[in-house]
Amino acid sequence: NKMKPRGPSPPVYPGALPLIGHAHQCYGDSKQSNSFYRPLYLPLLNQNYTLLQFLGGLATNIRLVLNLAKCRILYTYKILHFEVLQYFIKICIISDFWEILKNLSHFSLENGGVVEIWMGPHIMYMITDPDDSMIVATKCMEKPYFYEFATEMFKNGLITASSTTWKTHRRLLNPSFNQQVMTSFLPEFNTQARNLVVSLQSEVGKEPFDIHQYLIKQLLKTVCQTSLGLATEDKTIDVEYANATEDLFATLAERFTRIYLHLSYTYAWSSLKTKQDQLLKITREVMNKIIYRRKEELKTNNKTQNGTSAKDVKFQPLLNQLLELADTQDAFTDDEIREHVDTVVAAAYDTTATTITFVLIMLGTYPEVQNRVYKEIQSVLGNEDTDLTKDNLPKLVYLDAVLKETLRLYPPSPCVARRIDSDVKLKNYTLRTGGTCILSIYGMSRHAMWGADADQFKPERWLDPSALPSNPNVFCTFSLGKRNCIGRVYAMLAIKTMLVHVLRKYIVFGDVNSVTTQFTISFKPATASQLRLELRS
Ligand code: HEM
Repeated sequence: NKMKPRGPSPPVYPGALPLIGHAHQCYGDSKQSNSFYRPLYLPLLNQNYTLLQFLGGLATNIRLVLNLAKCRILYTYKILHFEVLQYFIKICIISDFWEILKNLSHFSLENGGVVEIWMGPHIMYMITDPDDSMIVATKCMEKPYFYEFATEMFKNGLITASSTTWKTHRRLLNPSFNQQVMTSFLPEFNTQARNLVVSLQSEVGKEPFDIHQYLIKQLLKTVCQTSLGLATEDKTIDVEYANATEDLFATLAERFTRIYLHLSYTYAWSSLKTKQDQLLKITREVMNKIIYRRKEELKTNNKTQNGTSAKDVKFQPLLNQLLELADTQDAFTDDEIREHVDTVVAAAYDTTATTITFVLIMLGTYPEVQNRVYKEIQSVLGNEDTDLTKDNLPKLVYLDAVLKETLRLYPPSPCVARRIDSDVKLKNYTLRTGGTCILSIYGMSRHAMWGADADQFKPERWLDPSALPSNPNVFCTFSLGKRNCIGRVYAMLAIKTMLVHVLRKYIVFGDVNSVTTQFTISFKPATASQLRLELRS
């Protein structure tokens, strides 16, 4: 009876092999749990596992392997469909994670919006139904084990914090990201956008080049500036910090794709961990220095009216706001302040840089859309090289539509995940405790609710609200529920400001069909030369 499959024979999805043992539809609201599939592999991934438990886990795993072997003989039951050895060898390196993720998202879309994936004995759910996604995003506040790879970097930062810490800290941080604070960043966004225009000058009239690298550098500077509020001449955040931050992202991505490094034991002995420690030392030293100096400045009241040491800064940087909260409400320790700033910097610069890259690629591909955006900018801001202000922002309606359409088709975080700590009842299924749930933002962006042209780039769809899907959860680029993106307003303002300045000065040429994409820990273009630039006459 133990070998009895749940529901009718599940259709095997070949695209998911060999990483995924088996992906199939969820059948009905069955809570029946098959003891044969207890998640034996999962405890091994738990970072808090002791050596004894690890050995115990190994023993159980051996039992599992034997069971799997038995299972192959009983193939007619169609319980499991992968070669045991192949599984253990091939999953060690995920070669094309993005392809797997896309395939599974489409599989989910075609099969009712909720599918089960058995990674060995561990159950993962891929959800593309917007209502079910919202239920999970609201009920499950804990992140699954792979977020812990970033814990060393961000600890109590919002992305990796446990739900208890997250609740308190998010409440304290929310006001620092409100519309008023964000619009006070606009002059800084304009300054940084002008710097970007100048740095791009050297590419004008040349062969296609890697604009994404320019944007990464510029957005990192912008985010550091608004988070830390350094004076223009201050060089504390320099190339070394920027490179170390980028390299830290790369180490995260590498660990993610090498499954044998998911185990804290193997990772602790790896050269990747040594590299990560060295990089963390660099970024921590830089950040600690800034925090210490700012604390001293605030203490001795050696500050300007706006509370920063930088004479030319007209906004209240995040760091000052956090120090104030620590001072007045005893809200954070120094380490927590650094973890929040590090998290915000990391969450902000890569996502915004990638979005601008894709908007420019789309505009390069569709010259008529680019012309329309340019005309709108001219009509709103005039021919002068003026700053973008909070008053003319709402008038850039078409630019807003282009941006949203790009975010829909190229979401910088194509999926988010949650740990299922207790059974979750969805519209038609129940997700079982112990599993991991992946909410596919990529999948929901291509849901049938968007219409038959869901795959196409059509900014116009955003101009007619009645033509948009009636379910607002289906546009979830910034995630869903309470643990959604805190920097949404920041992102929209920064991106629009950069685009306005770049498009006023340059015409971009590109072809989205020649650009491939990749996703490890972040989503980005895989093609190195994405665009060509010409000066606007
Ligand atoms: C186009 C740009 C952006 C996109 C698409 C985006 C998307 C997302 C998504 C999908 C999440 C949920 C992550 C998860 O649950 O694993 C998230 C969280 C977060 N984002 Fe963004 N983001 C963007 C820009 C920004 C910016 C500019 C900032 C900061 C200024 C920021 C700060 C954060 C933070 C701190 C979190 C964690 C929130 C929490 O758990 O309470 N993001 N973002």
